Amino acid sequence: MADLWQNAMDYAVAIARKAGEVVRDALRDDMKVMTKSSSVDLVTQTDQKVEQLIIQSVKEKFPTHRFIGEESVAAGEACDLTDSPTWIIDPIDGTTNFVHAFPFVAVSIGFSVNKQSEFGVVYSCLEDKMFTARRGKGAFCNGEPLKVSDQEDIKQSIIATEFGSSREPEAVDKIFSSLRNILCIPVHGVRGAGSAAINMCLVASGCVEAYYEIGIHIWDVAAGSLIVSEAGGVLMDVEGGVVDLMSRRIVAANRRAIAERIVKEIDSFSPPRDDTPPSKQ
Ligand SMILES: O=P([O-])([O-])O[C@@H]1[C@@H](O)[C@H](O)[C@@H](O)[C@H](O)[C@@H]1O
Ligand SMILES: [Mg+2]
Ligand SMILES: [Mg+2]
Repeated sequence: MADLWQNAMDYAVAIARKAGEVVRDALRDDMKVMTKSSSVDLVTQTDQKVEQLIIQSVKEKFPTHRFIGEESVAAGEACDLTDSPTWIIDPIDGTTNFVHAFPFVAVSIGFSVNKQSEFGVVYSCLEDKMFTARRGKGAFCNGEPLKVSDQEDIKQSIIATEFGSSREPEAVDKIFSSLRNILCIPVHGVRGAGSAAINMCLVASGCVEAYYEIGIHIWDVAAGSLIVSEAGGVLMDVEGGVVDLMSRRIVAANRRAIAERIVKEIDSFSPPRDDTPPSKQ
């Protein structure tokens, strides 16, 4: 039987690759850097241009589909995930890296139907690595199958995380408290690519055993979550329950036991959910 969503996934891959070309070209131009939720939460005209490129292209082919885009939400659109076919877009994941030409910048496109992820595409466009996953059909990087690390001992693991873009002292204290707890398990090391989507692809690739972060958004992790799951990994909330992609909290790991061990060390907090109306945030 024909796969209803395979043609949409193929289109997403083509659009992500085209968007990656725009990102690479923009690196050579002078950038107009703006800020959003804090002085270090950066956005550029390229973020906005790439998101519009993706949305307009998809609308031509799938006019009834809906969208959750990072920069559309920043401009005031609601962040509502319904049962409708929905494209969940981070046009540039790693904008701070992009501004500094630090080589981990991704175009991330998730796709959900009936609130279930059907495919995920993360294009690490400076590395030219196309990460893909179709629900039930595995995860791949440039066509090669992905599998999470088989390391069972957290004391022989590398854990990825990010400091995020909040500079609120209370949040920063908890971020550092969690980092200290995890470092002193001890683990072999802590790393951060500067992109949630690429960190999740590093879990799926077996390069790190786990990634956790509080402060991310659904567009950062929608695609990467399916890529991790299809590579044999697990997803969890930072307090150990079922992950909620609107909660702005995530643990992605190669094994449940590793995820549960990390959860024990996280000094958790709850940022305003992505689906909280702007008036109530
Ligand atoms: O803003 P952006 O570059 O698309 O996404 C980034 C995430 O990938 C990262 O994990 C987080 O720590 C940053 O604060 C920022 O949210
Ligand atoms: Mg992002
Ligand atoms: Mg972004």
